[in-house]
Amino acid sequence: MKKERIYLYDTTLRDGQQTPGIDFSVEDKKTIAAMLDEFGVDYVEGGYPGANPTDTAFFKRKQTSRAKFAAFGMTKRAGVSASNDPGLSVLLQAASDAVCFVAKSWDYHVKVALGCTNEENLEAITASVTAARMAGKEALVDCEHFFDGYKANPEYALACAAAAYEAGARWVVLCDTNGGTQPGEVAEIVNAVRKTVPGDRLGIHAHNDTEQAVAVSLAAIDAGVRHVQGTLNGIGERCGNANLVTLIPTLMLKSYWTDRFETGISAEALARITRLSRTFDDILNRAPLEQAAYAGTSAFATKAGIHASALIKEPATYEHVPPETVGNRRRVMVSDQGGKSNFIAELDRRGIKVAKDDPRLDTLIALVKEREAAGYAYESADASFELLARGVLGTIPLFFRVDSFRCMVERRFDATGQVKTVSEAIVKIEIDGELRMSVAEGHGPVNALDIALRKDLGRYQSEIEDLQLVDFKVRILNGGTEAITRVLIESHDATGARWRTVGVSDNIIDASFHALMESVVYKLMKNREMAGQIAAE
Ligand SMILES: CC(=O)SCCNC(=O)CCNC(=O)[C@H](O)C(C)(C)COP(=O)(O)OP(=O)(O)OC[C@H]1O[C@@H](n2cnc3c(N)ncnc32)[C@H](O)[C@@H]1OP(=O)(O)O
Ligand SMILES: CC(=O)C(=O)O
Repeated sequence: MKKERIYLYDTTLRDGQQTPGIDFSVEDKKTIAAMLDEFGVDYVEGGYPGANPTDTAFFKRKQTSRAKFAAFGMTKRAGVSASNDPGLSVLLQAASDAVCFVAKSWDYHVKVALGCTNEENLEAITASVTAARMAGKEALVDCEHFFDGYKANPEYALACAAAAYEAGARWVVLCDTNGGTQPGEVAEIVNAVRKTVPGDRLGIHAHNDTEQAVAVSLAAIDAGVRHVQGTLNGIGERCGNANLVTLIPTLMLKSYWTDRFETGISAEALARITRLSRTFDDILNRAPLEQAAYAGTSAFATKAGIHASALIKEPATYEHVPPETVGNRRRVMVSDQGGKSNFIAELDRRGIKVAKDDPRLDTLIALVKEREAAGYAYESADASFELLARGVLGTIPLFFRVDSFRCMVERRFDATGQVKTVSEAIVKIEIDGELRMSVAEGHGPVNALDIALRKDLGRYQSEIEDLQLVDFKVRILNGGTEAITRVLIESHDATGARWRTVGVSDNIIDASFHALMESVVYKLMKNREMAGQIAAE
């Protein structure tokens, strides 16, 4: 059976730009457009030329070589001809292959938002599409509020879609603008619209206000549309748009879809989608969502011992698709939910071999469970887990011994009477039988301790010059000032490797010092190629 093609339209740079807190520069837009083009989507919508200087500058030249580059804007205003509408003329002059018009298709909006007659709106759709085609552009029409409009006045919503189609729009895109339409309703309405506009000219643009934008998009495809709009990581107005990072793997890996459809994305590109998703979050300067479908770090992770045991025998037992198909990886984690299988898998990944009947394995598991009950979280602190494991297995050298540390925070008044809070720390360590004492000031007590600890490590000093702390998280585990504190530290070095250590104590300084010290020890192990799998960025 010949498969039907689904066309992918990315609106990250337009609807995504409408996300609260997201504001792309021209350079960001260039980078993202190039990433999408290389990935293989059919259309990249770059923004709204004429609406702001960034988008106008971005549309000075075409930004894609493979994908069609689309400019977005509204249909001409009522009461002026297409040739006299300044907004439309900027759109048509933009360096794009296609123009996507947003058109009203709900009579309520025509009356309230546009303040014109239903007929004037239909004329605006026809005239705008005609003008775009005469300018040599492919025309698309995003029928705003189509589903709400259809429910209120089906004849008028259909008349808008028909006006776009009859004027020659390549795609008539049905939009769930307010994001509340249910997948079943969408399927029913798409089936009705197909009597007027054929499915191979219909598209879907869904918002995520009930967390169903992907489900709505798939329901529309099932009912006959062949064009789908969405964004990277689901960004977009309010709760976002259909997430292409979920939608594309679903369309490409699930036989329910692959038996009937194909996209323009290659299997090799699909295997880069996790990287695409995470690189995009880097550009947005935000942490990737761990539980994101397909691309999240938890998407193929298991803590549960029963799952790990079966997963190691045969991955398909607990995975809906192989992680490699989307460029992600399986993670069998160690925690208080794990059994021997989790631990053997994690130790093996770190190059540490231990037999299932080795009594030291039981000791390690018991220690991890006991420590997790006390507040440690080894699944988030890979380096601390490895140090603990090597300690139990007796394969860790004693690089240095901390004799003592002291830390002081003092509020003083300077000569001008200004109040100033200073932090000082003293750390005493023993290396090769020799005691060394370092004193440091810092922005706060942990910073002072960190500087003092790393000030004089004797013969190891040059080895830790490139060690940097990149993240420091404090979590209070059971409330109140007498609470237990968990400190998680992320470190990296010049090789790009990152590792995480944990400290737990009823004293925040003590917990921090423990995590700092383990970070240094891990770095020394890593320099000797003793440390196992470390995430290289
Ligand atoms: C569903 C969506 O996501 S649609 C995309 C929404 N995105 C954006 O709005 C972002 C970019 N927008 C902008 O920068 C500005 O709104 C501009 C430059 C487009 C227009 O700015 P202004 O001319 O100052 O108008 P303003 O934003 O106040 O109001 C929008 C106008 O467009 C009109 N309009 C809205 N949709 C349409 C349409 N489909 N066809 C014709 N006119 C429309 C409205 O009636 C309103 O007209 P009015 O000023 O006569 O009341
Ligand atoms: C066009 C668009 O973004 C919408 O209707 O939601």
